[in-house]
Amino acid sequence: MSAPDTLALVGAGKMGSALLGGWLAAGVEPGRIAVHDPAPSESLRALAAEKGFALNPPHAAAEAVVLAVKPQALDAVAAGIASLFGRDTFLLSIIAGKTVDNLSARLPVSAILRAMPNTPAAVGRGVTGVFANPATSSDQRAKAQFLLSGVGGVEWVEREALIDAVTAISGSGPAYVFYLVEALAEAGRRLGLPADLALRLARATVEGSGELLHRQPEISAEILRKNVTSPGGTTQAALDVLMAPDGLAELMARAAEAARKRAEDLSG
Ligand SMILES: NC(=O)c1ccc[n+]([C@@H]2O[C@H](COP(=O)([O-])OP(=O)(O)OC[C@H]3O[C@@H](n4cnc5c(N)ncnc54)[C@H](O)[C@@H]3O)[C@@H](O)[C@H]2O)c1
Ligand code: PRO
Repeated sequence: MSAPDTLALVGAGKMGSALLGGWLAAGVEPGRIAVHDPAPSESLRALAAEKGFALNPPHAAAEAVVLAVKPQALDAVAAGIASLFGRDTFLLSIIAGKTVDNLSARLPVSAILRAMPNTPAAVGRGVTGVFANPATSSDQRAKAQFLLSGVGGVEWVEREALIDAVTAISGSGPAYVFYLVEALAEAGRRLGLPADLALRLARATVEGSGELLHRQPEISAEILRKNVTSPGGTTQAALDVLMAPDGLAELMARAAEAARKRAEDLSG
């Protein structure tokens, strides 16, 4: 697996910067990378000075263009980046909702991959779902795999519509987990714990539980749950509430469907 010869990143905010960090960590030569962002952060400027990648150079056609701007910015951005595309360029878009048809209607490119990473990418522990349209070559798919694996695991999907489902589960998923920390802390506060202690307990519980999952990939979440749950004990009492027919599984399914639907709505 190898990096594209030349690489243009359009949009270096939270997710674009995380990808860029992954490429640099994976040993991509900074001289091959051009980053385009009209509002670069201080840390991005400092990184460009330290590593030597080009920040907002004149446009030149690249082998790969990675698009990491907000969906609402796509029309304005697309109007200004046509010159990044040459005959053999492929596009890797991480924009939520925007379909291959949306992208090919706005940009002079036919080989298009849609990827959906998540914010743990910033520490190399993300997971990305990716779809490649039929116009991509196996070499381009391998190069996309290389670019995405710099920030964590990569999972391919065969149908484009499944990218919206990936968005609803792992793309948005970190927010659900962080909200779980907030909700658990709030429950602790209601039980009489000082707010700061409740937050420390909730946060450490999610961190530690995530670490157990990470370090013991052969043990299922179900078994890890059962290991906490003494018959007739405290955990079972709580799970009876969470696992009721109108409990967390139902609520999570409704939340994920709302996210999937929103991704569909953003496609226009
Ligand atoms: N944040 C997430 O959890 C996440 C996860 C997966 C995918 N995404 C997708 O990634 C994309 C970026 O999200 P983000 O959270 O990094 O947003 P962000 O706001 O942090 O970054 C967007 C960047 O685009 C830049 N930008 C605006 N106009 C531009 C232009 N004309 N040319 C180049 N750059 C321009 C902005 O200056 C900013 O740095 C979105 O489409 C989102 O759907 C985000
Ligand atoms: N963040 C983006 C959003 O909220 C896409 C997945 C995570 O739209």
